[in-house]
Amino acid sequence: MLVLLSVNYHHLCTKLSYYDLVFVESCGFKIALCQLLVTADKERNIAHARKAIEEAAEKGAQLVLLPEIWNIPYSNDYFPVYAEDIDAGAGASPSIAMLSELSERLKITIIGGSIPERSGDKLYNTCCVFGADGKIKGKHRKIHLFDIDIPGRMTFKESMTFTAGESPTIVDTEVGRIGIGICYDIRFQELAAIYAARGAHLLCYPGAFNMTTGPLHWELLQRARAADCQLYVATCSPARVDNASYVAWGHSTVVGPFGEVIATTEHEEVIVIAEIDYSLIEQRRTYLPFQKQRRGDLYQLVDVQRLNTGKS
Ligand SMILES: NC(=O)CCC(=O)C(=O)O
Repeated sequence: MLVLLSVNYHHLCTKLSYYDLVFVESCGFKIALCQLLVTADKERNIAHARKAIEEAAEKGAQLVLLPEIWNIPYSNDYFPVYAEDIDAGAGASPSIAMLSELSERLKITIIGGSIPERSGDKLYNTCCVFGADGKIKGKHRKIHLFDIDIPGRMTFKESMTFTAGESPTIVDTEVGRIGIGICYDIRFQELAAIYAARGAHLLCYPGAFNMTTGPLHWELLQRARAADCQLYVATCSPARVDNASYVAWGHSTVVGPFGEVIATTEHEEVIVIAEIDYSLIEQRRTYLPFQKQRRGDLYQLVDVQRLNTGKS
């Protein structure tokens, strides 16, 4: 598999103080985006993802991100057939068992893309975050389901099959505080803003944009979320399969806290590796302190989950 390496230096930094950022000992690390080719053979896809993650770890990645729906093709016909019961343990969920085993053995953090999850009589599009001890640290069920109908161009209705998740997911990991969204979730800037307000360093979006919206919106949205929130954004798509019923745009990307593309790719299968340096977040916020200039007297962001749990 081809490996791309971006050219940014990482280093240790002291304290991130601004905008409610948590202190992390090491601000610099390598992230790998595994833009996987997905087939109709689930067993093969799991074995294939395993190899890619091992390869990424060999190249020094401490954080590995997988695509949205990487274990089967992205299709309403497949979701119910291959959904896994994540909470029922390793035997019921071979995809989760593999990710847990690898994160523990390789001592890396894995954002496990997403897989169709069965829970009772409901199906969710779900991303699990694994700590370097192999444990699930967070589980994000896609909050905004992708329903699109552009006549003659693009029609897809995730809501035919999936139920929407009910909460934002922000996770403290060995490589910083990470806010999770799945694909279409990236269109909702309020979610990103809430993660930023809760001190996220990085937003990760496993995603599978398509050939209609991808060229116009994929990079634009990533750069917008990064520039709005002055933090890192990473996305990971499946590789493109031209004769699939849903053709993915590809172009997995890492964007820095000034809205700059740090590493990206085209649509083939590849592992993109980039350096992330969290000290740049503070630097960008110092240079351009617009977060301090918000007009709370005119508009405000309400974090409903925090409001309901009584956290400040
Ligand atoms: N899988 C998705 O959520 C796709 C979202 C997408 O393509 C969009 O345009 O939004």
